Amino acid sequence: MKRVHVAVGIIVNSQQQILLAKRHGHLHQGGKWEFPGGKVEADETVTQALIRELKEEVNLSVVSSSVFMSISHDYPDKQVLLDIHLVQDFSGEAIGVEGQQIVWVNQAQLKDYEFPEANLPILEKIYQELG
Ligand SMILES: Nc1nc2c([nH]c(=O)n2[C@H]2C[C@H](O)[C@@H](COP(=O)(O)OP(=O)(O)OP(=O)(O)O)O2)c(=O)[nH]1
Ligand SMILES: [Mg+2]
Repeated sequence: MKRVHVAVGIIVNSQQQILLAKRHGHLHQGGKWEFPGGKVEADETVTQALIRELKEEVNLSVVSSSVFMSISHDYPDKQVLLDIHLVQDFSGEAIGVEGQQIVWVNQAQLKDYEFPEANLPILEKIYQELG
């Protein structure tokens, strides 16, 4: 099985809230909350994919980002490589462009949301570093 390469953004606003989006029910890991992002295409860098996906999915224009962490995870039905960037420098107003629910949450509220299993190390690192 080919590993799917995904660019993911931990988007943090000036009030230190983090943007979450709900995956549509029919998708892989549907119904769970995610950090916005999507597949890196063949001719793209992770940063280019992140910029494109965040505009397409949540209407935000990334100005700069920094590497947060990478996670390789095997779901029973899919293998993913998540390249996660921290995005604190962006412009625009967040919108669920694809009709998905979005929410800005405080770090303390993250525990109330259900994430894909691959995201557990991300949440641990957020608690350590951004808390
Ligand atoms: N965006 C994102 N994807 C995640 C997270 N955690 C996690 O396991 N994934 C997985 C779910 C999917 O298998 C994959 C993302 O692929 P996707 O289908 O959303 O990709 P995409 O946005 O390019 O969508 P598409 O247009 O190709 O359908 O990564 C996360 O926090 N954010
Ligand atoms: Mg996506």
